[in-house]
Amino acid sequence: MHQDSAGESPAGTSVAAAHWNSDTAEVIQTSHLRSAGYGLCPGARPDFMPLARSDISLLLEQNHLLHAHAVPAMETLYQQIINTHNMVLLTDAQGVILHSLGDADFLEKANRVALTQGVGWSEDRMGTNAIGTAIAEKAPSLVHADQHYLASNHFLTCSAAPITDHQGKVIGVLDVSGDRRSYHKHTMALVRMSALMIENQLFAATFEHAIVLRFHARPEFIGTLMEGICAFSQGGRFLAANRNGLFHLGLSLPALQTHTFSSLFGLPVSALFDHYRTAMPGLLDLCMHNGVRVRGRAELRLGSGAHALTNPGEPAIAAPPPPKPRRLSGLRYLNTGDPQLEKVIDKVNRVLGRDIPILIMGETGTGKELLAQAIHNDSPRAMGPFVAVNCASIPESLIESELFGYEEGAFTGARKKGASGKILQANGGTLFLDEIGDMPFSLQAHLLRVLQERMVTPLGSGKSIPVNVELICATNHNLRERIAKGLFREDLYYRLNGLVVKLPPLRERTDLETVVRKILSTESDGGPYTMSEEALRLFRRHRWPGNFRQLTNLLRTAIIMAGDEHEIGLRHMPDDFLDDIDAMAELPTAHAGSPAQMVASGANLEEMELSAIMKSLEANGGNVSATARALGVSRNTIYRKLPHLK
Ligand SMILES: Nc1ncnc2c1ncn2[C@@H]1O[C@H](COP(=O)(O)OP(=O)(O)OP(=O)(O)O)[C@@H](O)[C@H]1O
Repeated sequence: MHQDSAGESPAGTSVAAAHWNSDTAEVIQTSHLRSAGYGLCPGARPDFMPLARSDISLLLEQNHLLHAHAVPAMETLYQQIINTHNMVLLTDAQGVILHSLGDADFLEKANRVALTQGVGWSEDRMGTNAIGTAIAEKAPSLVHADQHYLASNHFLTCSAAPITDHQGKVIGVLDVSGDRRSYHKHTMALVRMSALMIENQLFAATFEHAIVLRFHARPEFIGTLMEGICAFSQGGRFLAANRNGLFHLGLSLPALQTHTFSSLFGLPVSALFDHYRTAMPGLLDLCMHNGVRVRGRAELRLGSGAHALTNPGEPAIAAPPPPKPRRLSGLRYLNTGDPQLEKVIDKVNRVLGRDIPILIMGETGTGKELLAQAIHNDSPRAMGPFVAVNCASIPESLIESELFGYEEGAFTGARKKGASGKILQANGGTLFLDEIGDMPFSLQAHLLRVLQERMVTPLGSGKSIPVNVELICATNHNLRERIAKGLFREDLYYRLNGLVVKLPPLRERTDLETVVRKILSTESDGGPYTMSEEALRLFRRHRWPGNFRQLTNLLRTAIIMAGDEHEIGLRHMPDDFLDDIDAMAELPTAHAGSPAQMVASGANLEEMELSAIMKSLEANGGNVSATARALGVSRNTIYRKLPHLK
């Protein structure tokens, strides 16, 4: 066993050693033998040379799925260990770092480069270390201080867990590495759970044309990390199971390949279709091949998303097009530390799965659809479809058929076999009605009836079909004002606003820096980009009229402009954005009152003119072009006046 010197801090080796057993010692010893076998010398300077930028891009492309599914879990993991002098790392199957999160402040400059993108941590390069050893052992690995083979890594404590695909092949490693004095006994468990989370996400993404069954002996564990997941072909043949699925089924993967849904769960596949044809399907009651009873939930995946299970043999009306691909986010991934948003997430969490309609208010681009998707992903209906309809973007004449569907020949131009309509497509899942304030008045009564009766009657059909959807609506209108103007039905309003939450605009958020870091990372596939202090300062002052949509587009462009430079500064920003920033920088925080008040207070014409420009600039988020348009003057006029705005 490798012990550090006496006098180590309480969080150091002596405490860490208490959590190791003889198995761990044996693993470390075997790994040291392997390291020696690679011809490595404990005193040697390791090779920190990262791959060339083009090779890193290639690697990211090859590991695109792993990277995309791992980043949200890494963000969450990082939130748990923030300020502990640790970093979260993702590597490929060979131990090359694909993505890192966290500040490397704890590292000496020379060592800092070791934990960056493109550096390889396989055992044959770095000797015994958590990443390399996890790959070699195909098992979680904790390597602390002088358990590292190379003396130059003794300052580290590292906990790593392999990430495997549905065939049990290691495809990457998740690791937390930090100063050895920062060792914490729970880190390994957190890393293992996060790796499991990534594996489950990957599993769901892999089987897009399959019946996916989630099961557990205790119903409350379905939808959690503990659930078993199995995939079957539409004919019922076993395809794959996740780690917990294999454990619950108690059979090896090759043995399972000979099984079917019915031989494993004692029920013909057709019974699944029957079960899910009911309007309010509960959990399945299943008896496994070994006599153990479990509860389960199944979904039929027809392409890039999940569908409530319906019998593909007998569609009541035309099969729905596959809904938008499921995004990789739940509520916790949206929570980046802003207190207003935290309150929203807390409220939403309390009503998840309670059949309470949620109304999301917020300016354009504040992430209303993203929140709706996250609510769905975290709800008990996560396995069902998420169907989004933007009521403002569909022509009024088409909304009715889009929403409620139609039967063959219902109207001129109707598709041959009819269409199921968005409400029915959302059956068993969530219907998101964006811009609900723009729903034509004449259709509001129809929608209300569907919501109250939980039945849909497609246009031209005499048959009502039971439907079971969770409803989330969003609007950036003030619905009460629209009611007062006779544009929105009051009864529908009361049916929709079970829980009303308001998403804060970007300018009010306190987590701008975290948000920028997150978007930079996502938009550059985990690239090395950071923001200059100067740019961040201006970002904090900007009003962001387009909110996240504007920020995301801006950063996307800036990354391209920055190319090989890793720090993004103002020189990488588009000119029109800089114009807006200039205008905002000139804006005083408070300004004079109404023209009448100004006249009363003796203001002259020029002061009133400047006041009008200031107000218009504020209203247009500092956008000079929009202000010029609004006031009917040229951009130059506004520029000329800017220096006088005090
Ligand atoms: N928290 C976030 N982090 C990163 N990107 C975000 C976040 N919230 C929203 N975005 C991005 O901003 C864009 C707009 O988001 P979304 O469509 O959810 O906003 P919205 O409020 O529904 O907009 P609108 O009212 O115009 O329909 C999307 O590209 C989305 O991915």
